[in-house]
Amino acid sequence: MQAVEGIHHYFRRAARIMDVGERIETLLATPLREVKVQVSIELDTGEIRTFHGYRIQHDNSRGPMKGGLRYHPSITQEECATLASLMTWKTAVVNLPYGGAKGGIAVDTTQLSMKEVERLTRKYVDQVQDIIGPTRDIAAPDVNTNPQVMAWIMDQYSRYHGHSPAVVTGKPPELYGTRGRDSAAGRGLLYITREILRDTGLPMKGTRFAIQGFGNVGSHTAQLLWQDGGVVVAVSDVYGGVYNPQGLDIPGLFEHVKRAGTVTGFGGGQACSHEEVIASDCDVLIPAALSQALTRANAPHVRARLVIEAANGPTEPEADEILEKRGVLVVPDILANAGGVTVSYYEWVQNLQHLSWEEERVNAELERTMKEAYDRVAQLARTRKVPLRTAAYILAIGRVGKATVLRGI
Ligand SMILES: NC(=O)c1ccc[n+]([C@@H]2O[C@H](COP(=O)([O-])OP(=O)(O)OC[C@H]3O[C@@H](n4cnc5c(N)ncnc54)[C@H](O)[C@@H]3O)[C@@H](O)[C@H]2O)c1
Repeated sequence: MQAVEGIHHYFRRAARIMDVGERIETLLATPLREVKVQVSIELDTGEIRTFHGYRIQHDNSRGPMKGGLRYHPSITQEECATLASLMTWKTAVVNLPYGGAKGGIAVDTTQLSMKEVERLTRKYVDQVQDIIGPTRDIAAPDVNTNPQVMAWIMDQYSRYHGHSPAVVTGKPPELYGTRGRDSAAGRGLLYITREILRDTGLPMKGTRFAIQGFGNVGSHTAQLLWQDGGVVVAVSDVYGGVYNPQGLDIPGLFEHVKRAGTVTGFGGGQACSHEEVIASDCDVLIPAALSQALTRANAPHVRARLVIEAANGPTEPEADEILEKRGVLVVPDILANAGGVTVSYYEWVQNLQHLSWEEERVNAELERTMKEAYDRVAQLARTRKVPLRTAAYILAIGRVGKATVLRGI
């Protein structure tokens, strides 16, 4: 099953437990607006190339829509639509006054110069500027887009609508970006991890973590857990993994990655494969790389008691079922990695108020938001006797459904 089908599956399962009825289920599953645009640019060679761009706005009942913009050759309208719905549920779980959106351009940016990526971005904004905006739809970095791309979006949008930093988040710190954005997803995950460990009776000190992926989310997560007393026994990136049952020296690993560009070859542990990281002897497994990392084939080999989903859609529904039957607790992506969008929201709030918060304030607000969301989800899981994932979807669907009905259909 594709990751995008997984999201629909989890949504439908929760909607049916809630008994929302077929009509409301269809209403909530259907995007509000799907826009496909042609983005034509002149390459540095003078040749004209045309790319397809998308912006899918899923739901705005709770506020302006929020979601990433990704540049990837295999992106499709359907994939954007499903990921837009994931943003609706995620922002609702952490109770942000947002709906969900997602967009992208089908392009291989490794084949373009920086100037060409800039032209592409500006042209895309020309095509969607009338449907996005600080009170409509706010984009953010995603796969292969970054703070520089966000700066171009802000600049191009502002040419039409006047100075508008709040039209995108994830901007460079020098241009209305917020403090604390880089580590936000990892830090949010840390706060959730503290809560779930407390509920399962595991102390942070000495708990063994295995982390798949050592990019933005994986590396910050490793560092923060290690600083909190956790023992990181295994990590991996696209090139392979490294394992040390006594715990990896995380500052040493960071030094190594800075030099070598990968976790592989690190002297403080033994080399291991991707699958060995998934099946490693640990208490908590954190998939922080790709969707569909946990499949029906490898789920039976997971030895962790807890899986905390840092990546979006890392667990196939079949794997989810296997883990549940085996008593492995899964903390779902829409709760566990919501720290990223939460701090994006703080950036938007600061932009609208022309303020700049200190990092301590960002982190304190994030901790409060993540804890509150965890408490609500855990409480629902207990009272409804459902897994945390279903509870998170029930919470989100309830909030979105209520807002939809109150506003009037
Ligand atoms: N960055 C955020 O704020 C944020 C927020 C919420 C969710 N997420 C999700 O978290 C995941 C990771 O995002 P990121 O920003 O850290 O991306 P990234 O590109 O910075 O890092 C991805 C990491 O995964 C590794 N990787 C790729 N293929 C792998 C494989 N087969 N096995 C092991 N490792 C592999 C890469 O080497 C890299 O270390 C994505 O699913 C993303 O959607 C990110």
